Amino acid sequence: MYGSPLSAKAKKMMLLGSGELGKEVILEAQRLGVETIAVDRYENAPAMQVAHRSYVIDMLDASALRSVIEQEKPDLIVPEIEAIATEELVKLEQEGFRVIPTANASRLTMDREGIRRLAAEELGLRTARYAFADTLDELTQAVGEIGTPCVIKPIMSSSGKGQSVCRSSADIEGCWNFAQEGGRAKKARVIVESFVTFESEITLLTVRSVSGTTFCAPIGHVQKDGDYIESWQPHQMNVSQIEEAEHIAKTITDALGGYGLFGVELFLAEDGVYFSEVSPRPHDTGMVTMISQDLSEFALHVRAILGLPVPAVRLVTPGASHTLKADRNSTQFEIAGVEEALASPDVQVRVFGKPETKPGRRMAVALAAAEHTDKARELASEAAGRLQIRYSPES
Ligand SMILES: Nc1ncnc2c1ncn2[C@@H]1O[C@H](COP(=O)(O)OP(=O)(O)OP(=O)(O)O)[C@@H](O)[C@H]1O
Ligand SMILES: NCC(=O)N[C@@H]1O[C@H](COP(=O)([O-])[O-])[C@@H](O)[C@H]1O
Ligand SMILES: [Mg+2]
Repeated sequence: MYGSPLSAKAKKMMLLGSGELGKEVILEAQRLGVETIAVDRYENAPAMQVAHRSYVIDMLDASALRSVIEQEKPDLIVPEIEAIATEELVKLEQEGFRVIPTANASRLTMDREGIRRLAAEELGLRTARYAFADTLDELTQAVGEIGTPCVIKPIMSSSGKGQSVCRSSADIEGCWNFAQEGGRAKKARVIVESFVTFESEITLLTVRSVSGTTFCAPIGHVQKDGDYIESWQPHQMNVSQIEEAEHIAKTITDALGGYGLFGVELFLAEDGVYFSEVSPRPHDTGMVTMISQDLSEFALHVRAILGLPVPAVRLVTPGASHTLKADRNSTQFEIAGVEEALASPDVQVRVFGKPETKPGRRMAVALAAAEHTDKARELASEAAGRLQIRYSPES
C-alpha cells in the first residue's frame, strides 16, 4: 500500500546510477506508481530523463552519497552500477535504510576480489584460477603463478573497461597500464584470471522475491573486448549444464540475500560450468528480455524489490539483442536509421539518449523476436546495422 508519487505517502525509489538499465527500471517502477529519483555522475543520464527528480554527484564520495540519501529519505535505494561508496551504504542500512538487494551484496560485488573470494573460497564454486596485484612487480609475479594466457582487469570496473588478455610476459606492462587507465576508481589493484576456454557463456537471470527463487531461461551472449555485443534467449544447454548453472546461481544469490533480480554470469566449458561474476541488479545482456519475456528483467527487479509476487516468468518467444556503439568522443551527433531498423516486423529499438558518445560507449540496442534464436540474432544484427551514429563535422 502506498500513495501517489509526489504525495506524502508515496513510495520513493532512488537509483544510484542512471544508465540504460536504470532507465528501464524507473519506467517499470512508474508503471506501478512509484516515485523515482535518479542519481549519477553526469547530467541528463538516461534514467534522469524519465525520473521524477535527479541529482548529479560523485557516488564514490561517501559524504555526497549520504547527504542526498538523508535529504530524500528514499524507501528503496537501488544501486545500478558497481562504483558506489558501498561502505557508506552498509552504514546507512544499519541506520534503517533499505538497500537493494542488500548493502553487503553491493559491497561485495563492487570489487572483483570480494565476490571472487566469496564464490571460490567460501562457497566452493568453480571459477578461473586467480591472483591479485597492487603494483607492476606484483602483477609480474601473479602472471607467473597463473600462467598465460590470462585476463587482467581492474578490481573495480565494468563493461570490460581496463580489461585485457595477457598472452605472454611481454604484454604485462601494457596490460597494467591499460588497467590503470580503464578502472572506475582510483585504486591500482587488479585481478589476474586464468583464461577459460569456454564453449559459450551465459547470463542466468535469477529472481529472489516473496515467491522464492525463480530462474529465467538462460541468455547466451557474445562479448568483444570485455563488453557485450549481442545476446539471445533461450541458449541451448543440456540437462546437466542447466542443473549445474542453477545450482551455482542459487548458491551465490542465497549468499548475497535480499530481494531483486541478479545476473549470474557463467562460462560453459568442457569440464563443467564456471562462475564468472554476478550483478545484484539487471544485466546488460538481459535487455533481450524486453522482447522475449512477458515480464522483462526490469519489471521483475521492480516487482521483487517492492515485495510483490513473481509467480512465474514466461518466455514468450525466442529473441535477441544487438548493441549500437559509438567510436569517438562527441556531443554533436544524431542517431539515424531508426525508421529503417523498424521496417522489419518483430524488431524493436531502444535509444538510450546518452548526451555524449565515447569510443565503445553503448548508445542503443536493437531487439528482435523470431521462431528460433538464430533467426532472431540475424534480425537484431541487421536492425542494429541499420542504426547509425551521425557525428557533426565539428565534433
Ligand atoms: N577468465 C576469463 N577467461 C575467459 N574469458 C574471460 C575471462 N574473464 C572475462 N572474460 C571475457 O570477458 C568478458 C567480460 O568480463 P567480465 O564480465 O569479468 O567484465 P566486466 O567488466 O565485469 O563486464 P560487465 O560489466 O559487462 O559484466 C566475459 O563475459 C568473457 O567473455
Ligand atoms: N555492464 C554494466 C552495464 O552495462 N551497465 C549499464 O551501463 C551504464 C553505464 O554506461 P556508460 O558507461 O555508457 O555511462 C550503467 O549505468 C548501466 O545502465
Ligand atoms: Mg561481466
